[in-house]
Amino acid sequence: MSDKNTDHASTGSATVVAIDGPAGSGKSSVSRAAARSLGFSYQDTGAAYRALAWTALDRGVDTEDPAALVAVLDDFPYSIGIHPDDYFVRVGSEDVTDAIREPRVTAVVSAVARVPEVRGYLVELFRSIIRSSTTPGIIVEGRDITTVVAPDATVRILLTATEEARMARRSAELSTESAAKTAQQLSSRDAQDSKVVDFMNAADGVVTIDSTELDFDQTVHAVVDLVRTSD
Ligand SMILES: Nc1ncnc2c1ncn2[C@@H]1O[C@H](COP(=O)(O)OP(=O)(O)OP(=O)(O)O)[C@@H](O)[C@H]1O
Ligand SMILES: Nc1ccn([C@@H]2O[C@H](COP(=O)(O)O)[C@@H](O)[C@H]2O)c(=O)n1
Repeated sequence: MSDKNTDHASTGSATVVAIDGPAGSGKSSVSRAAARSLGFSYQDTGAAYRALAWTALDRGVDTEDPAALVAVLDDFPYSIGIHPDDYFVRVGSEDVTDAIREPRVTAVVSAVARVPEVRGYLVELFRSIIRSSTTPGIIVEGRDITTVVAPDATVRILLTATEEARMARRSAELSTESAAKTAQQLSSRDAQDSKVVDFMNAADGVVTIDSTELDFDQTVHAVVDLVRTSD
């Protein structure tokens, strides 16, 4: 039998909690709160795809041109805060924490994320960030964490909720866009992303947490309990 805490060839020896799920399922907010509660670090991997999309737009690069996107990686000084109380995203000295959430970035991020060379580069970057963590554990969330980035993670979770619940939560937090437009964007991003990675179905050994009928705190507790019982 493999030792859960030593069998992590690609990601080091800390406890790794891998969380995947569709847009608006609560991956980042739930992961951050659970990390805080556990004394763990937290890595938002979608931020890197967004930061690369932001960089491409900033440099006038055509986000539909895979070769041009790959060339952006030659000068992509990305950094992210992995402490749950000190979250930031930077490209060089520029703080892009808020800018990467702008609709113009969200609109093109799936095109950036479907380029295989981009994915390969970022997967290695995510693993090196996991290895750099100095806390007893790290929660890593995204779309392919349970299957590609950290398939040997200590705990692997598919965090999901019905599309209706996810749309309602997303609409509630945005005042500048109509609920209908928000819903349409969420659904079309999931459709594009799921052509590249399957984050709608749990892979073998992955535990599904469906938060449709749970409130935020209950969802965080479900994650924390799962991690504590895996010890
Ligand atoms: N169980 C829950 N009950 C109610 N609201 C929730 C729950 N889980 C998350 N939320 C809320 O849903 C919204 C979307 O969550 P969050 O941004 O964490 O999702 P995400 O999966 O990271 O989305 P994306 O992939 O689009 O970045 C947030 O406002 C969050 O507070
Ligand atoms: N592991 C991941 C994480 C994200 N993506 C792509 O990035 C986009 C933004 O992610 P958010 O979690 O910030 O919404 C997402 O739509 C995917 O295109 C990915 O491919 N793999």
